[in-house]
Amino acid sequence: MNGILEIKDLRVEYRTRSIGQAPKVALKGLNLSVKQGEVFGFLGPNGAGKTTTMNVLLGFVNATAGAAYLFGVNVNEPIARQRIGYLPELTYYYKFLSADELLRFYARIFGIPRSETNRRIDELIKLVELEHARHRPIKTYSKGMQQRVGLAQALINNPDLLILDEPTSGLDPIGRMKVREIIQRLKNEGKTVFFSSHELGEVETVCDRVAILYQGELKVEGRVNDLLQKYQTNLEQIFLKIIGYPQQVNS
Ligand SMILES: Nc1ncnc2c1ncn2[C@@H]1O[C@H](COP(=O)(O)OP(=O)(O)OP(=O)(O)O)[C@@H](O)[C@H]1O
Repeated sequence: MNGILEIKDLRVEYRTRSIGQAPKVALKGLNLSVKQGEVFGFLGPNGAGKTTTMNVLLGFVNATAGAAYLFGVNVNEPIARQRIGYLPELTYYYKFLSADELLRFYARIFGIPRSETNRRIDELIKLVELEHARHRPIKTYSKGMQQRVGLAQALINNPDLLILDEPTSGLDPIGRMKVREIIQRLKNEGKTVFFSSHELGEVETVCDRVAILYQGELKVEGRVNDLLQKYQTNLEQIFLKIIGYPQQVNS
C-alpha cells in the first residue's frame, strides 16, 4: 500500500425502506490510490458516488464490501482520521460567531494548546484572506467568504490530507480562483488534497491526477497531463466522452 488514501474493491449499497425493493448500489467495487503531496480531482456526474466515497472515508457510511484506508489504517478505526481535514459540500456554522471565534471553538475541540491556537488562527486567517472580516459575524459574509472560513476550519488541526466535497460549488469566478489559490498553496506546503468538483476547467488547472466515476464505477484514472495528451482535448470534453456523450466531443 503506497498511497495515503487507498480504496480497495469498495462496494456500498444503501438499503431502501420499502420491503422487497433492491438496495441502491452506490459504489460497485471502487479501487483508488492517492499519493502523498498530490492534488487529486474526484470527478463524476451527479449521483456517481463521490459523496458516498467521501462518507466512507469519514466513517459516516459503512462499506458493504471492500475497504478504505487512510495513512495505512482502515477507516473503521477512528484514529485513521486523525490527520485529515474535511470540508463538506454544505457547511452549517454558528453564524453569530466571527471567523476568529469559530476557529477558536474548533481549536478547543481538537485540544490545541492556547499558545499555539493564536498562531494557528493568525496563519489560517491570512491563508484564506479574511483578515478584514476576522471579527465580523459569519452571517455577514458572502458565500465565498463562508467557504473560505470552512477551509480554515478544515485546516485547524494542521492535517496532512484534506478531503473537500465540491469546495467551489456556487462560488463566483473570483471566489473559485481564491479557493484554487489556497489549494495550490496547500500543495506547496506538502499537503495532499482530495476533492470532488464539477468545475472541470479548474480541476484541469489545479490537479495532478483525476479519477472519473460514473454510476458507481471508476471509468478513468490518470495524470491530467497524460489524459490531455492521450485524448488531445480538454478535461471537460474527456469527461463527456467517458460518460457517453461522444456527439458533444466531436462538435
Ligand atoms: N442515504 C442514501 N440512501 C439511498 N441512496 C442514496 C443515499 N445517499 C446516496 N444515495 C444514492 O447513491 C448514489 C450516489 O450518490 P452520491 O451522493 O454518492 O453521488 P455524488 O457523485 O456525490 O453526486 P453529486 O455530484 O450530486 O453530489 C445516488 O444514486 C444516490 O441517489
